Amino acid sequence: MSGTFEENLQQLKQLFPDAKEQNLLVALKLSNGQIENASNIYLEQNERRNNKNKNFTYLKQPKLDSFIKKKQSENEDSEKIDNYPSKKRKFNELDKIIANKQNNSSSNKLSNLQEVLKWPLKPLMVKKRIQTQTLYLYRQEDISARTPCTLIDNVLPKELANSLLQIMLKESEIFTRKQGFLFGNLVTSPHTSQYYVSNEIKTKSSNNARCFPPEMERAKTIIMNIVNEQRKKRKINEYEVQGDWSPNIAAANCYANSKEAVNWHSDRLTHLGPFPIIGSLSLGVTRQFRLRRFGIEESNSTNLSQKTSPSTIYSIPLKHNSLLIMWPPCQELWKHEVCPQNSIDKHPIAGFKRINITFRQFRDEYGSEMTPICHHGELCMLKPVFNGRNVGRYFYSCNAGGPEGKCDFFEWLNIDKRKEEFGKLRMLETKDK
Ligand SMILES: O=C(O)CCC(=O)C(=O)O
Ligand SMILES: [Fe+2]
Repeated sequence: MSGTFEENLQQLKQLFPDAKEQNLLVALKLSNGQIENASNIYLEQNERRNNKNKNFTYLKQPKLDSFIKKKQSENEDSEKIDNYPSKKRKFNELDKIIANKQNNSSSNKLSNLQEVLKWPLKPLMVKKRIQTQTLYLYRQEDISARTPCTLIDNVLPKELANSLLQIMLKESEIFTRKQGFLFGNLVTSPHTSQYYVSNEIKTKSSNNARCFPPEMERAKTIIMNIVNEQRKKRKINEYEVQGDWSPNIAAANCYANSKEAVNWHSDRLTHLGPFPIIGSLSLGVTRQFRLRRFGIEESNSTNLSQKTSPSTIYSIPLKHNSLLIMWPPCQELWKHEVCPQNSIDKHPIAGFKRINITFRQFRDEYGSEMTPICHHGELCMLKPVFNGRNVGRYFYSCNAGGPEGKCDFFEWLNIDKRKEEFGKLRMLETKDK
């Protein structure tokens, strides 16, 4: 894993030679000494420092991925104008990181930013430079028009929102940080979280899930009714939940201060199945929720590069007692994050904390008994195909990577066959009773 704090600081300094040491120090502290996260935080904060005077819409200096790509294109320029060897070696390694990311995304042996400093030799060319812009969306109609989301303010009765916030602040004392592998490093989530299950599925759930407190149950019913009412006006895909959407699990997150965050991701589909609906309730401090399109809609798209380019980031301020409904295909074609911020307004009950509760429907058809197991005995993850000719399909692969860090398990999801198999299993179970 990574070196000491001091070593990591030195590496960051080499990576950002023009940065003020104080800024790098802060970024490293906020990321608990993780270089990868510290680089992201530094870039994010630097961008904000640079954009201090610009409002609403501005061209964004993108985060880590784009930073690497920018370095790449600078490299191409620099090759024309100067041949300064150390600079070149550094850029070549940045190329390697991009290539590793593209070729080897399932392996946990990916390069990491520390390897930037080891100066390997082989150059690889990546041509395209993607510029991103951030568009702040405040009005509900703009959010619905530009993103696969609906925002509803003041969704719960005021007293219920406040008492649920108070209960969750108390609950958050036992929330934990998730850990996982990123670029071969063990990373810890920059916020705390906890899973909850409604009473009806408590028996099927894992031991560490907690039951919905009564206020969460009340909030769930209100949110469920709103979503189902809205859903009547929408086209329902044949593979999403049929009939009413009925959330039975919730992931609760706590962001203790302005720097706690969640990085770009889409929510796991393994137990939700294709085209999930996610109802995301915000309580406490207002934070920016950002969305970015990654995938393309149809497999026969003519201009892939243009459609896949994640060029616009939509930023939505999520206020206390607001509901953001993420409609399909938000988890298939988009990613979202809650970014660290320089300043936030204190909330009268929560102080600088934000609580988020995402209500989801666990579908029995996608329960553990229906989920393939990889060659190493791990439960596989269900993932959508983002682009290429198989866009719109889903597959299972191993997330853990197996004992050697490599597992090549792969299985397409056949949704119709799954329905059939699940129907048969249910019939057998009722016969046995
Ligand atoms: O805090 C939020 O608004 C988003 C949380 C989230 O994306 C998640 O729990 O998957
Ligand atoms: Fe999420």
